[in-house]
Amino acid sequence: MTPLRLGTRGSKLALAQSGLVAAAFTAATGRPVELVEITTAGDRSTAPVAQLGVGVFVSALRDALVERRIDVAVHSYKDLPTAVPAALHIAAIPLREDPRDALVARDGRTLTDLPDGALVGTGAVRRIAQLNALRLPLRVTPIRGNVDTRIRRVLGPEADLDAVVLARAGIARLGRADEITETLDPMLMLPAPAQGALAVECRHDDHDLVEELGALDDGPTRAAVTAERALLATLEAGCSAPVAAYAELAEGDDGDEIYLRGAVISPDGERAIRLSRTGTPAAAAEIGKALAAELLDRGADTLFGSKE
Ligand SMILES: NCc1[nH]cc(CCC(=O)O)c1CC(=O)O
Repeated sequence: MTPLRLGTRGSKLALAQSGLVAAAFTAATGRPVELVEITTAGDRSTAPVAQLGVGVFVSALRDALVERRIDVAVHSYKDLPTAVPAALHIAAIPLREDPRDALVARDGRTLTDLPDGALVGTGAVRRIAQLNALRLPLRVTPIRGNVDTRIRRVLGPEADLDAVVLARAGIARLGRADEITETLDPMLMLPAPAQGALAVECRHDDHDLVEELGALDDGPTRAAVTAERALLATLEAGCSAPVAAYAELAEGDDGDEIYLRGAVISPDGERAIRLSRTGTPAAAAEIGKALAAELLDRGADTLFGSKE
């Protein structure tokens, strides 16, 4: 059987994620998978991600798909721009990891027992804004780099930070979950839309593959991600805006129910709009759109700052 060519970024996290998808695909179909490493503009640059713009980690993989150098690409879903190119299709959204953010702090500390003036590093405006909104006596500083680099700044021999905040999923996929000192409650730190989820993408007209990849799809994850991403798309906020969204599925009296929370926070943490909405998984996209419309009604667009 000809192996499936699976395109991946070369970072440790991307390789871990692609390896998971490759193993699941071979288990489901019996077909072998060949990993094809693709270098993206985002990997080559050291500029802050917010300056690089939308989808910088994604476009090289998508080009490779369209040019048929690979058959399938695995992305961190939260890094995808909200528009999917017409030629491509997200054929599977596998069961997601814990979507919450996590703290890695020295001396096993949690957010509330860090000392006054502690220096906390994090990369995303969404996290900076929510940390500032907590009104803790912390100094929040922007950082970048891969997961290992960020953790080294707290636990390494030349540590210069007291703590970092990262996606729990990324730390867990690198096998370092035991270094997390606090998994942050979404009441304190609402995750990014689709955090912890993977997008498995192929060409739209590759009908047999679309069908095969369907075996990797997880229905509840797809419903949650659909609601969160519909919220983001409706806000048209750009990938570096301080927008958070988290959908949880629970069993209600009349079947499953989605509970979607959304928040938009000014980067200084001074102003925040937080709202929630419930509905059925079948209406996931409508729930996201409706919650975004409510956020906009309350002035969410005045908190974004400049659009990307
Ligand atoms: N923006 C970078 C990025 N993209 C996906 C993850 C982690 C895994 C995930 O959220 O699925 C990370 C690192 C982080 O935010 O800490």
